[in-house]
Amino acid sequence: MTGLEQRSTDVVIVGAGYAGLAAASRLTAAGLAVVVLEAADRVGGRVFSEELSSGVRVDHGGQWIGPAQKRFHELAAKFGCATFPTWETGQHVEVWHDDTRTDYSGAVPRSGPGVDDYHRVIKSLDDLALTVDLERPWLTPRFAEFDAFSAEEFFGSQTSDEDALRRLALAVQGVWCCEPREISFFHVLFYVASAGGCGQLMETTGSAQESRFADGADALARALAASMPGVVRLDEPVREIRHVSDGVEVVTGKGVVRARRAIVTVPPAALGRITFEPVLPQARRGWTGHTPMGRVAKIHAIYEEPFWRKKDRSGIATLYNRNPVGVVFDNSPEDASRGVLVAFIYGDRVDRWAAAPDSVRRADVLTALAEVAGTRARMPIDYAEMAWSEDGWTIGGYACFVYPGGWSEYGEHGWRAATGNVHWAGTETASVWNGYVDGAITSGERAADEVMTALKIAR
Ligand SMILES: Cc1cc2nc3c(=O)[nH]c(=O)nc-3n(C[C@H](O)[C@H](O)[C@H](O)COP(=O)(O)OP(=O)(O)OC[C@H]3O[C@@H](n4cnc5c(N)ncnc54)[C@H](O)[C@@H]3O)c2cc1C
Repeated sequence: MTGLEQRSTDVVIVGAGYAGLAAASRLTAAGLAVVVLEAADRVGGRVFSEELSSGVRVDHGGQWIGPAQKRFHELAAKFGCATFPTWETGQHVEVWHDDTRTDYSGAVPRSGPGVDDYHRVIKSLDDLALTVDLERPWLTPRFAEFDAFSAEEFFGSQTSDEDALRRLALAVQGVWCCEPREISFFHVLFYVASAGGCGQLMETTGSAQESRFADGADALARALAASMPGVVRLDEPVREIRHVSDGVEVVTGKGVVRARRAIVTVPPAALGRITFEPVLPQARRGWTGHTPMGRVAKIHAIYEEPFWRKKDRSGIATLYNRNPVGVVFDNSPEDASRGVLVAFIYGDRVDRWAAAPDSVRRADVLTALAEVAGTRARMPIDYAEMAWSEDGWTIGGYACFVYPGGWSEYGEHGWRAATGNVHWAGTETASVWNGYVDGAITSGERAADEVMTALKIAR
C-alpha cells in the first residue's frame, strides 16, 4: 500500500471511549504495545464535554456518576477528577398529560394518578431482576419466556391503569431511550439487575444520578489518554478488520496496523461501518441486528443564574404532556455562576423533534423549560442541542437495547464471546452497570484480561 503506513503492535483497540481507554490502560500497564484507533477527533465517545460560547462547560452525553459505580469512582479518584452533588433541593414538578401540574419532593412521587400501580409494577421488576444471571444471562430461570415479549406486554399484563402505564412508559424512555413496545422484557430485567435495582437507575442521591464532574465527565478519559502518550490515534476510523493466521490486520485510511489481537469497543450499531474478513459468525451478526441504539437528545439552556432556585424549585421535572421533552434537570455548575437546565427527549419523540426546523425544536424545548422554571426560561443566554442518533460513530445512546427474541436467539454466542482473534468490549458487553460508563470501563478491563490470557501474559 504505497504511501500508507504499515504498523505492528501487540494489541490494536478500536474506539477511544471509556471501554477502549480502560482496555489500553490495563494492557500498557502489563507491558504490551498498544495502538488505539479512534474515528473522532477527541477521546470519550459517548461522553462528550464542550465549553459553550457562554463559558459554561456542558456534557452532551454521559455526565453522572453514582456511588455504586465502583470502578469509575476508583479511576476518577486515582486521576484526581473532582465531583460534586447533583442539585435536587426544592420542589420537583410533574406536568401531567392534561397539562395539570403537581409539585413533589423526595426521590419519587408518592401520590398522584397511577402512582400505586406504578410502584407495584416497579417492585415486581426489582423482584424478578434478582433471578437474573448476569454473567450467563441465558441460564436465568424463565429466560426464553421473558425474552419472548416486550416491556409493553408485561406492563399491560400487570395493570390497566392508564396513568400507571404513562409513568411506566416514561421510565422505559428515560432509562433505555426507546419505547416499551420495542424492548425485550428480559433485557429490562437484565439491565435492572446489572445496576442493582430500579431505584439505582432512576433516582439521584445514592443512585446513578448522584454526582457530576467539575471539569466535565470526559476529564477522566482525557487523563487516561494523557497517561499513555502516543497510544491513541485520533481521526482514524477503522474500515476493515482482517483475520490472519497469527493475528489481525486493521485497515484505516492511513494504513494497516498488524496486531496479535484486536479489541473492538464500538457500539453494535456502529459495527456496520466496519468490514470483517472473513465475515463475522451468524450469532454475532444476529446479535448486532437485534440490538439497535436508543434514541435520545440532550439540550442545554444557559441563564445568567439558576433563578428557579430562588422560588424553591429544584429544576427537576417529568413531563407527560404533548411537549417532546420528557425529563429536566438543573445542570448548573457547582458554584452556580450560571444557571443551566438540561432537557432530555427520548424514543419516538426524538425522531419527530429532530426532523423539525431549528426554530420549532428550540421553541418546543423552551416551552417545556418555562413550564418547569417559569417564563424567564424562554430567554436563555446560550443554548446547545445534541441528538445522538445523528452522531455518525455511535449512532445513538445511551446504549443499545435488545428487541424481543434477541437475547434468546443470539445472546449466548453473539453477546460478547470472542470471535477468533477479535475480542469484544464496550458498555453493551458489561455484566455490571451495562449501558453506563462504569460498565464501559469494566468491559474494557475484562477484554484486556481475555487478551492477556490468550497471549499467555502473566497478570
Ligand atoms: C445522552 C447520554 C447520556 C448518558 N448519561 C450517562 C450518565 O449520566 N452516566 C453514565 O455512566 N453513562 C451515561 N451514558 C452512557 C455512557 O456515555 C456510555 O455507556 C459510555 O460512554 C460508553 O462507552 P464505550 O467506550 O462503551 O462506547 P463509546 O463511548 O461509544 O466509545 C466507542 C468509540 O468508538 C469510536 N468508533 C466508532 N466507530 C469507529 C470506527 N469505525 N473506527 C474507530 N473508532 C470508532 C467512537 O467514536 C467512540 O469514541 C449516557 C449516554 C448518552 C448518549
